[in-house]
Amino acid sequence: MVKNDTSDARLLQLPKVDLHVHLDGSVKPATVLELARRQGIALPADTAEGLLPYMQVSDDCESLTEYLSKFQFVLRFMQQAEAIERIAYELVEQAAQENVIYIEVRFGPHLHTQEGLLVEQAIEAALAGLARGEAEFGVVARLIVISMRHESEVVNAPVVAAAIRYRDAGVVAVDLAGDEAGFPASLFRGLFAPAKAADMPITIHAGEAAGAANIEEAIEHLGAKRLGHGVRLKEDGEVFRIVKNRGIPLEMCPISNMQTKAVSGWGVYPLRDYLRQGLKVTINTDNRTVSDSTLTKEYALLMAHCGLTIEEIARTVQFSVEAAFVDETARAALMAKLEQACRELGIALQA
Ligand SMILES: O=c1[nH]cnc2c1ncn2[C@@H]1O[C@H](CO)[C@@H](O)[C@H]1O
Ligand SMILES: [Zn+2]
Repeated sequence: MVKNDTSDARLLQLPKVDLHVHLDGSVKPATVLELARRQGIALPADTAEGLLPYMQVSDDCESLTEYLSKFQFVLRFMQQAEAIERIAYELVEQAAQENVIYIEVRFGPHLHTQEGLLVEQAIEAALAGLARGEAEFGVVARLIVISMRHESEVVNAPVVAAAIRYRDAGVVAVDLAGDEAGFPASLFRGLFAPAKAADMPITIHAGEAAGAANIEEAIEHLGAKRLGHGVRLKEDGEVFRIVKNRGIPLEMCPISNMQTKAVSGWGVYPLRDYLRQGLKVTINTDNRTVSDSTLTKEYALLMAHCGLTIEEIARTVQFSVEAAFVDETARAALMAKLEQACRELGIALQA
C-alpha cells in the first residue's frame, strides 16, 4: 500500500460519517471471548487473535454468500439484550476512535430472537447501547432495522412494523440485506409498502451481488431513498441516469466490495468514476470485523488504488451528511463540524 504520511495524518483527523455498518459484522473478538465465558458457550480458540478466522473473511472469499456465512458464528453470542447493548456501545466506541461524528448502525432484529428475545427487545437493546455510546463518546448514533432476503414475509412484516413504531426512539430507516443473487428486490414490494406509507426512509442493498435491475426495482417499487453499495450501477445507462437525476446517494463499501467480488479488483472499482460523473457517493465500512475495515483504511486504500484526493474524500463525507437520515437541525450541526475541521486541516470543501 502506498502511504503518504501527511495525508494519512489528516485522514485520521477528518470528521467521518458511517452510514452503512452492520452491528453483527462489527463485533470485537475480545468481546466474543468474554460473552462466551459468561454465556457458557465453548469456543474454537481461546484468544481474540485465534477467533479472527471465524469472524473475518480472508482474501480468497469468492462471493457474497461465502462472506455472509461468517455471520453465523457471531450471532450465537448476540441472543441476549445485554450482549446486543454492549456490542452496539462498543461499535460507537470504535467509531469514535477514528473521529466518526455520525453513525447509522444497522441490524436484523429477527436474527437475535433464536433464544426467545422479542424483535422489540432486540431493537430496544441496540438503541440503548447506541444511546450510551452517544452520551459517552459524542458520536450521534442512530439505528437502521433490516429485513433479511431469505426470511418469509411472515417474519419480515412484523420487523418493518416494529421499525416504524420505534421511529421516534432512534430507528431512522429500514433496509433489506442478505443474499441478493438468490432473492431479487421485486419479491419485497409488499414488505416495504407500510414503510413507504408511513414516510419512513428506506435504503436497500442493491447492485452488489446482482445487476442494475435490482437498483431500478429498489428505487421505483420499494421506495429506496438511498442504495446499499450500488456497485453494479454502471451496467445500465438508463438506471444510471435515474440514480443521477434523482440524486440518490450510494452507500459504497470498498473493502467489502472487493471481498464479495462485487468487482474483480481495485483497478475496475467504479467509485471514482461515479463521483466524477456527479453521483452522490458515500464511503462506509459495511462490517468492521468481517471486512477488517475502518473508514480511515477505506479512505487510504481509495487514495492509493483509485487516485482519490483528500478533497474528494471530504466531498464524500459532505454527501454522507447530506444523505443522513436526520432532521435539518442535526444535519446543520454535523455539516458545521465537518466544515470547521476541514478549514483547520486545510482541506478545501465544495460550497
Ligand atoms: O454487504 C452485505 N450485503 C448483504 N447482506 C449483508 C452484508 N453485510 C452483512 N449482511 C447481512 O446483514 C445481516 C444483518 O446485519 C448480517 O447477519 C448479514 O447476513
Ligand atoms: Zn451491508
